[in-house]
Amino acid sequence: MVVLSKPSIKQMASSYMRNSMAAAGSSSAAFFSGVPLIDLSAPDAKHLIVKACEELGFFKVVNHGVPMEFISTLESESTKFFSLPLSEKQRAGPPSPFGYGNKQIGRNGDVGWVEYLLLNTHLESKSDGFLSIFGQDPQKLRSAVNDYISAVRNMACEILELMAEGLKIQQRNAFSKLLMDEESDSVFRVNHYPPCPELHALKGTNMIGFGEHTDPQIISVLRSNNTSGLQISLADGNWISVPPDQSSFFINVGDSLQVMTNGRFKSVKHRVLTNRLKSRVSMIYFGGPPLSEKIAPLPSLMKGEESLYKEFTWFEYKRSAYNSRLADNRLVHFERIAAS
Ligand SMILES: C=C1C[C@]23C[C@@]1(O)CC[C@H]2[C@@]12CC[C@H](O)[C@@](C)(C(=O)O1)[C@H]2[C@@H]3C(=O)O
Ligand SMILES: O=C(O)CCC(=O)C(=O)O
Ligand SMILES: [Fe+2]
Repeated sequence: MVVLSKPSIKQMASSYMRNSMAAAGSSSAAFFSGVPLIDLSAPDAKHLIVKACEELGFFKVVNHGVPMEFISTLESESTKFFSLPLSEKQRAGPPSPFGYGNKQIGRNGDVGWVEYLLLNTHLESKSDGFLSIFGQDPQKLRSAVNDYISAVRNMACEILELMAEGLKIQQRNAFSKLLMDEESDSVFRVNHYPPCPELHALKGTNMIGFGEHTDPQIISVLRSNNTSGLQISLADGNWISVPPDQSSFFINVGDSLQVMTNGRFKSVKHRVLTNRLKSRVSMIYFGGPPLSEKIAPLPSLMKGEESLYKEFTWFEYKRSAYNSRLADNRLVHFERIAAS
């Protein structure tokens, strides 16, 4: 078992309380059987995707075409990395913005029972620091990440194109072209949540692995091992537990897609609770636009309505997002006040 060093369990528990990060006694949330299931090869996939994005902002995908071999190689290479002594992992950190992080999430005081790798998706570029992050022998992890990201990006683009079709947008690649752009500001993250029986015993409840938030980008593609922990928030504010499924992917609508659809699609609030006994490993591709891209509702989706949002670029949104706390509503600063 990988033991996360310092601070101690007790310090963590009180830090969680200070940061209001204890899981509000919701460890009993039952598994939700209502996660929309999309078979990407089915003829009605586009309509089901649109429905899921409108109702929940979240769905599960099967028949996704990502080779299982890419998934398992990346999982085992990541597990190897997280099994290294902390001092070695820390040579790849802190994430500024890319690299290894431990418990601290972002720069604004959020903590979770998690260690992670945050990576640039442009692995070919010299500036991503991959070599400096991983020292002398980054090759296997690097090529596992490369293979995985390109397959997952293709799947994300297929989903975005089905979405565009389902929304009857003329330009089928209206969303996907942003992820395919050479300048696309996409991010990749591998999270490792060690089991923590002591914390559970101490607090009598699940603790927060990754606090509640929405993802700022367009679309997030999440895959985890078979350990539970992911929860999503329903429109009524209730948290529901998503049954893990290691051979499928889970898709989140991000804030930018909510804006591009003028609020028709919902950016889903989610979080991860710790598991008492098992490690959770998740890999998430966050598909984002180029920094200079204007994020605004697509004209064909407006049908005479006003935009709910002020104009902004992804650079402006990202700068504001990275100055916020995890649980903040980041879009609120960009909402247009309706004229009365
Ligand atoms: C607290 C933070 C971590 C985060 C940047 C932020 O200031 C607010 C958004 C967070 C988030 C959530 C989704 C992704 O995991 C992430 C990489 C992102 O783009 O926005 C994280 C950021 C992070 O961990 O740096
Ligand atoms: O680890 C997970 O399952 C989800 C993590 C997450 O939401 C994130 O990294 O943004
Ligand atoms: Fe997230």
